[in-house]
Amino acid sequence: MESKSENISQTNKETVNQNLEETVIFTEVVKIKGKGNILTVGLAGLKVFKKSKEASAITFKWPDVLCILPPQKCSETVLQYIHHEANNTLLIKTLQIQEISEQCVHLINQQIAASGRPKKLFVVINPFGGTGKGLQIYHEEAEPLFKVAGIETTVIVTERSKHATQIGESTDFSHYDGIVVVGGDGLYQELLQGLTLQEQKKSGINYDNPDTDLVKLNVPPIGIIPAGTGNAATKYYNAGGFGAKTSVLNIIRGEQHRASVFGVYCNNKLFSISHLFVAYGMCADLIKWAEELRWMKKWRYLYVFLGQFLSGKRYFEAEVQYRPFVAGSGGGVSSSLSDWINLEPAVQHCYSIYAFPYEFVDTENKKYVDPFGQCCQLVVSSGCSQLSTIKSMVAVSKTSSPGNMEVVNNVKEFKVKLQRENATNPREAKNMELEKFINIDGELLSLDSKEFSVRLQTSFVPVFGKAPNA
Ligand SMILES: Nc1ncnc2c1ncn2[C@@H]1O[C@H](COP(=O)(O)OP(=O)(O)OP(=O)(O)O)[C@@H](O)[C@H]1O
Repeated sequence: MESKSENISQTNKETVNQNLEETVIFTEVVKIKGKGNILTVGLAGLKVFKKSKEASAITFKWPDVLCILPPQKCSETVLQYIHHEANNTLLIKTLQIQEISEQCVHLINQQIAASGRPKKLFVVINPFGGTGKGLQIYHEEAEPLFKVAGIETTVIVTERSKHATQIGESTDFSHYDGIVVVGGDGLYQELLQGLTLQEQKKSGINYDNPDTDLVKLNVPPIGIIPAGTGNAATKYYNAGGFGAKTSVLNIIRGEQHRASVFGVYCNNKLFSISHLFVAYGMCADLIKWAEELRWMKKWRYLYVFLGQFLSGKRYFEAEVQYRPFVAGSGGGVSSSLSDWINLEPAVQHCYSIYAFPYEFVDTENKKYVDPFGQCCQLVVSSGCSQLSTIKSMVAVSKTSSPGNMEVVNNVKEFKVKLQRENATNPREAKNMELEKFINIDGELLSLDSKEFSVRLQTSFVPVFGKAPNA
């Protein structure tokens, strides 16, 4: 396992020197680089400092202490800890300690075990996601760290498309402390779909009713180890920190949050769950076209992007309505239909509609995307360029504000009602055919009605990760 050795005097104090308001349960003098240091074991973490220099102590909160390894070749005990980079990428670093007592090591191990890290994980691997390296990524990046952290695993490798949905719907996860997905956004979506169905069926509610909230998932937290093509969710859940190691370390740290998702409804049925985005119009056309050109492999995306600009916009007419999030309502909305607000003009002549199930926080001091928020943003493009729409979607993680397009903030729910009934010429007939398709988390699905609604389900699914504003 790769880790970086650290001299205590060189340790980046900004990241490890955290204020530990704590009760000390054990203190002893140890040696670091041959020099005497005081080591204290507390309820909140571990602290090391030179005598009479406690103010400049370095501290490690228990979730960030990976393990303490007994002396091997060089009579030094090795403390492995998780280092947080400024961009929330996580790394492993080590501190070598001499003359530490067995009692102290035992206490450290006890505190690590009680730190809230998962003990048993259920792992689902897609061997064909992205460049087909799911198994390799798991065996090289995750398995050794889970072992060192004392975590047991049950591993399932998917055998076919939608296998993850079946696993999510039929597995009893109550004996696990976490579910790990090794794949991309598609695999995570499939698992989520299955888990949602299992929980709603158990609860007995009419989960097809678009006017009620779904029952929030009472399942162990989910961690995503990126092994797909897009891997966007893992970046949002880990506060921008990216890479397999960061995901694995966030799973081991055990910090949990509840993420929002969309319930997408069509024809009075729960049509799909979406954890990343719902896009209608141009972004569905792009995916449809790319699917037809699979033989071009990755070049199809470049071809489709360029082709889209050259062929111009495909407009559609739709009535768009939304209900705003009302603070203090527990994240819900009134069941009365009177509070739907029409987006003006009443019939939109537009070419793209999209929304992410995330809150866009934009205050004087901070600007970030929060997947654990209470509302979302709805974007409708009509007068602006296609490039502006694509740029605004791609730049979501950078929280750039979409330029010259209709943006509605603070949205809890929206619905789109297509207006065109008949085609008057072959071009319109072709366009009407395309009006069936919707892009949900990068997958193209076919709607079976001219109307669909999208409801934000807040605090819906527990996930391992980090708060974006921490
Ligand atoms: N064993 C399998 N054989 C064939 N297809 C599979 C198998 N396991 C999963 N799949 C399919 O692979 C698809 C893509 O999975 P995944 O999301 O992991 O990777 P990706 O599409 O490359 O990444 P992203 O979704 O982030 O762009 C899913 O839709 C899933 O149905």
